[in-house]
Parts: sequence; structure tokens; C-alpha cells
Amino acid sequence: MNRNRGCFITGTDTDVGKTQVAYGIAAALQNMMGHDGVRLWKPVQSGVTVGSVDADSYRLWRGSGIRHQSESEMVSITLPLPLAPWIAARAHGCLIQFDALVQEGHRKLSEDRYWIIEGAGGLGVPLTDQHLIADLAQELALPLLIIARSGLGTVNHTLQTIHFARQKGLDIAGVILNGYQENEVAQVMNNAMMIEHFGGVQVLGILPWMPEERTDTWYAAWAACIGNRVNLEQIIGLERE
Ligand SMILES: Nc1ncnc2c1ncn2[C@@H]1O[C@H](COP(=O)(O)OP(=O)(O)OP(=O)(O)O)[C@@H](O)[C@H]1O
Ligand SMILES: C[C@H](N)[C@@H](CCCCCC(=O)O)NC(=O)O
Ligand SMILES: [Mg+2]
Repeated sequence: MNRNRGCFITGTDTDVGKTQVAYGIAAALQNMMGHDGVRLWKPVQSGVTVGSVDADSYRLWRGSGIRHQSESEMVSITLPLPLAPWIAARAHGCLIQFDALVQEGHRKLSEDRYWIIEGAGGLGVPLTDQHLIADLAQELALPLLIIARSGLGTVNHTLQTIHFARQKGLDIAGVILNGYQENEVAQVMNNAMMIEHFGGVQVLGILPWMPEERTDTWYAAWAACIGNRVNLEQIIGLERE
């Protein structure tokens, strides 16, 4: 049995649904495993403050249902301006210490847990004057889960992300197409087919448009939706029988 230690969730862009999908996968995996084995980490978030309901750290905590970590344990660096982390840090009068972030990641990954790590924006987003999100993913050496929009334009964005990931030597676990509307099903299936054909990757799930509601009922429904529609076994490194 060759289980992965976690996955690194990136996107074809900011705002594609990485956080919503990340907490849904965490909750669905907890349901599937039947025990508390999942942990979440957002190394750097920008444009928010810890404790605000819009912060990724809060949404990851609330949506995953994971209570063995506090919200503040799910994030390392929080920067108030909604900018690429390098510039958000500079505007805040600080620098992101890339090596410290990598060491913290390695420490976390040495624990016997499954870690879901969410980047900021896409792979080409600067963390420092010398490092991109892709460099952090490379140092952490986790398979990449690419979250992409489902509709028109996503094939181009996803193939470019795949190409860049390969250039950086990253392993790709697969792609999730997120947020399709009912009248788009045929188009989304074609998008998945084109991404698999030209990208040489698997589309591991196609998720519907389901606007976030902060109720227990909604979070349970989202986790169930992900449990039914995403190939979780492939993500954690256990092939489906
Ligand atoms: N399947 C979906 N259905 C409806 N709304 C969605 C869906 N996925 C994401 N959203 C909404 O789209 C917005 C952006 O999603 P999210 O914050 O998860 O993106 P992100 O990729 O994590 O962005 P960032 O780069 O800031 O981390 C949020 O308001 C979220 O609730
Ligand atoms: C402000 C955004 N929400 C996001 C940072 C996105 C940077 C995008 C930069 C770019 O691609 O031009 N921050 C975050 O994920 O915490
Ligand atoms: Mg996010």
C-alpha cells in the first residue's frame, strides 16, 4: 500500500474554488477513512485577516469539520492586502522566509497524517523575489491537484498549468473541474476529454455550481457531493479496485 503523505492543491488562477474544493475533499476523506487522519495547511494567505469569515483559514477550518487543528494552526502567514504574497508582504513591511516555510512543511509532512496544502492563486504566483508557488510545491514534493474552472477558457488555462508544472518537475495527481451549471454538462465533458487527451492527466472529478452556505447541512451536502463525484482513492494514492 503506497499512500501519499498529502496533496498540493493549486489552481489555474485565483478564485477558481481551491478552498471550497480543499475543505470538501478533507471532509469527504475523513468520512471515507472513518478516523481523524486529515490535516490542512494554507502556507500563505493574502487579502484577509485571521478570524474573518472570508479568510481561507477560517473556511478550511469551518468547512472541513476538522477540529484537531485550530484555524490559526491551518495557516502560517496572513497578509492583509489582496495581492500576490511577495508584494503583499513587501507592502506590509516584511519578507516571506521561503526556507522557513519549506522547513515547516517538511515538519508537518513527517507527521503520520494526510496533508491537504492549498497554494495561493496559481503555480506562477510569486512568494518572494526568487520563488513562486511552484517552487514551494516542488520542495514539498507532493502530487499536485489542479483545480480549474469548468467552462469556456478552461482547456487553455489547464493545459498551460500542466505544462508549467511539468517544466518544474512536479507530479500531477489530476485535475478537478469546478462549478459547472446544469446547461453546461455536454461542454464540460468535452473540456474534460480535451484536457485528458492533450494534457496526459486524469480528470478526477467534475463538480457542480453549489454556492457556499455556512450551515452544517450545506457543508455535509458539499462533502457528500465530493465523496460521490471525486476519485478520492486516486488522490490519496490508493487505486480504486
Ligand atoms: N462549486 C462552486 N459553486 C459555487 N461557488 C463556488 C464553487 N467553488 C467555489 N465557489 C465560490 O467561488 C469563490 C472563489 O472560491 P475559492 O475562494 O474557493 O477560490 P480559491 O481558488 O481558493 O481562491 P484563492 O486563490 O483566493 O485561494 C468563493 O466565493 C467560493 O465560495
Ligand atoms: C488575493 C488572492 N485571494 C490570493 C492571491 C492571488 C495572487 C494572484 C496573483 C496573480 O496571479 O496575478 N490570496 C490567497 O490565496 O490567499
Ligand atoms: Mg483559497
